[in-house]
Order: sequence, then structure tokens, then C-alpha cells
Amino acid sequence: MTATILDGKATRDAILDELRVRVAALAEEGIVPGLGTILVGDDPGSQAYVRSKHNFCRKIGINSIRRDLPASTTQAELEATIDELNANPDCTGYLVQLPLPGHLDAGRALERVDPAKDSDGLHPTNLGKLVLGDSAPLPCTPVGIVELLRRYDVPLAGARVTVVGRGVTAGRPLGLLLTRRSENATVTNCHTGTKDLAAEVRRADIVVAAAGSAGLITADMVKPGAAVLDVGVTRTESGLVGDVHPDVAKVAGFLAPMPGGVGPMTIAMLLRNTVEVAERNLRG
Ligand SMILES: Nc1nc2c(c(=O)[nH]1)N[C@@H](CN(C=O)c1ccc(C(=O)N[C@@H](CCC(=O)O)C(=O)O)cc1)CN2
Ligand SMILES: [Mg+2]
Repeated sequence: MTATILDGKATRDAILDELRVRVAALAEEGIVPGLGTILVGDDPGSQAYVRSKHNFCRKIGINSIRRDLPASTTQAELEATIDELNANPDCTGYLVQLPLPGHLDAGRALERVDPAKDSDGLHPTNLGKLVLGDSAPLPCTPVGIVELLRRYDVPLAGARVTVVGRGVTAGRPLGLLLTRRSENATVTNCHTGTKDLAAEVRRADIVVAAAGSAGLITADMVKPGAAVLDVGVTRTESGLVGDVHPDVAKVAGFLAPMPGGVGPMTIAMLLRNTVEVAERNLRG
């Protein structure tokens, strides 16, 4: 068996075409969405992601607002930048790029973002709304995974999903999304304390690897025909390595590879959230 590739780039491009139409409709009502980013420090991966977010904004008619701060930025300086974007009428939505340098408190920073401008869906109020099932911006990587599975007709209702990793941007909120009535999947969230990871992965119809551990998911762990989505990115001297070993493509039914699978969907969902935040604030 060779897996069908869940092509995140092609899906992102289709979503961008849909968003262009919605941005044009907002423009007719006098609203141009403006996406802000706050980047602290010089991590090359984070710099590349922020650059890419602004490039895609340009492609669909969203204005860009960049706040790039040095690695030595204090918590007070970071919070002053957040306050500035909260008050800036040109900035309809924004995000704080993660991870922040270790001396900064990411939780306090995220909590200070105006929840009505939270393009990333990571404000505690919006995560709380996700728990309650209320309408709110959703975290970009998890909602990108659900969107990718839906657009390839991978069945979710009744599916057994094993999520490996419990980070706040991917693993933990993904379980909340997949167990909504609209998805109706059954989710097991594995982590470094899981006793028999191979057994948990082997029983899954859908595996999401978001542990940041290179090659963690091997072919012998995967049920033949399962859908496997690689979210992990490890930077090595020979390049980027995902959490999913390449041999998994011979066993899986569907594979979202890294690169080219979930990553491009993260950016597509950020842009969709930004448009939806602007629409919500316009129409109430
Ligand atoms: N504030 C946030 N911080 C982080 C998020 C997030 O959603 N909000 N997610 C990740 C980083 N991220 C976006 O910010 C992101 C990661 C990966 C990709 C991507 O397209 N990856 C490529 C390949 C990897 C690479 O080139 O480095 C791919 O999969 O094809 C896009 C966005 C953590 N921080
Ligand atoms: Mg910290």
C-alpha cells in the first residue's frame, strides 16, 4: 500500500481562493483586515513562519503589521506591545509567535491579548469557548488538521484517534475539537508518560504525531490503512525531520507529510481566523 498524500499546500491554496472572496466582501463594507504579529528574538524557524504569514496576507488582500522585538525584551516591553496592538484600529487580529524566549511568561502574554483580536485562538477565553462549544477563533494547527481530514473525506465520526503530544498549540486543543458532536471521534492523548505508545498508536484509525521527536512513529506501530498526520518539526544538521518515519507511507492509507501537510494548513487557518475575527467584529 502507498498512502494517499494529504496535500496541505494544495488545500491551503484552495482556502486562500475562498478567503480572497471574503476579504473583497469586507472591503466593500469599508473593512480591510490587518493581521499583526509579535515576534521576540531571532529563532530562524519563528522568523520564517512570521515572514510566511505576512507573504500570504499580501496575496489575499490582508494588511500586515509587524512588531519584531529583540531577544532581550522584558515582560513589560512585550506587554506594552500587546497593549499597543489591542488599541490599534488598523490591527483587526494578531498573534504572539511562540515559543517566546525562556525568560518571558507566555501565559501572561497570551492572556493580555484582546480575545476579540485573537487570530490564533489561544487566549484562555477562546480556549474556554472551545471547551463549551461556543463560537470563537480556533487554534490554527488543530483546526487545520480537522479541515485537511474533512477535505479528503477521511471519516471522523466514530474514528479512534491517537494524538501524540500535549502542547498548547496542537495536541491538547486537538482532542477538544475532535470530540465535538460535529466530529464525534474518540481521542486518546498520549505523551511522555504513556506506558505503551506503540499499542496506543496501533489501535488508531487516525494518528496525529505532534511530539517533536524525530522519527518517533515507525511503520510497525501503524495499523494498515490508517491516516497519519505529521506535525513534528525537528531541525537537524541535514535538514528538517518529522515525527513520522518515511516508511510509514508504505503502511498508511493517508499521510500528511512534513513538510507539505499540516504546516501549510496552520497558516491557512490563521488567515481564515483573521478574516472571521474581522467579520465577527463587523457583524456582531
Ligand atoms: N503563535 C503561534 N505560535 C506557533 C504556532 C501557532 O499556530 N501560533 N504554530 C507553530 C509554528 N507555525 C506557525 O506559527 C508553523 C509551523 C510550521 C509551518 C510550516 O508550514 N511548516 C512546513 C515545514 C517546516 C518548516 O519549514 O519549518 C511544512 O510543514 O510544510 C507553518 C507554521 C509553533 N508556534
Ligand atoms: Mg517562559
